Amino acid sequence: MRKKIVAGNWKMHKNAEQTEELLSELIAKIPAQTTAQVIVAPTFVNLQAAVAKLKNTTIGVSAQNVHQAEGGAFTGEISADMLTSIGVNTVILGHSERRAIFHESDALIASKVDTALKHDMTVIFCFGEELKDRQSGNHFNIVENQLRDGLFHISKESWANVVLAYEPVWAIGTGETASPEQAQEMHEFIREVVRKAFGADIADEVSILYGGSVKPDNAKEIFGKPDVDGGLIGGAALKADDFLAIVTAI
Ligand SMILES: O=C(CO)COP(=O)(O)O
Repeated sequence: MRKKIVAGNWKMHKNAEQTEELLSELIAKIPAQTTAQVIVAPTFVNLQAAVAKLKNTTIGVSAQNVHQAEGGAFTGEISADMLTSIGVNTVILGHSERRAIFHESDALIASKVDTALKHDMTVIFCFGEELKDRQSGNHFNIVENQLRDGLFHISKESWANVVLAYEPVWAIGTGETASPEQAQEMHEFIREVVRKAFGADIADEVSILYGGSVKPDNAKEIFGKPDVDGGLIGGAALKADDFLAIVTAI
């Protein structure tokens, strides 16, 4: 049975005090049992506090990025060893903001994937087409290429540590979400691409999250689709009530 997952990508939001407040509210209000595995990804400087605060809860912690090198003269960067040494064993890679704003190529993302997996981290691998790709009918090609070029070099065994997150760029932070039918169509396609390359066992087991303007009022419909295994949530993850409404919509 593949896992249901709802992850909150906090991006560059929440200082130390605000992180503490949001985590306290999540801990206080999260149901004792949730169908979904719940993960939050605060910014680097607040990860250690988040790990400490969420110890003995069901909420996991993810980083939003990692550097591909083991260490060295890379001013401003964070290594996989640094993350795992503070108890962070999950990382978001390939996010469209990293691709577009920080010019991360498929090749760079592929090497970050390798480093994270080498350190036994779980990778939440993000990908998705831009509006122009969808308008030109090229969205399936783009998505397949991002998967092949950024991820498909990994071994079969590594898939146990991979979660896919389809995030159409045109739906991120825009308030415009893919329709549940568009999400399902793409998720089904993604699973087929994985099946062709790695076999049915892996394709059936891998969780495929949808991201892009998921809100309390549209989560249930999107999560109701058979190939949508949860969500990667941006803006709505910054308020405990909204995030938990999404968590319980699964
Ligand atoms: O980028 C996202 C999650 O990684 C989605 O962001 P929004 O939910 O704000 O559209």
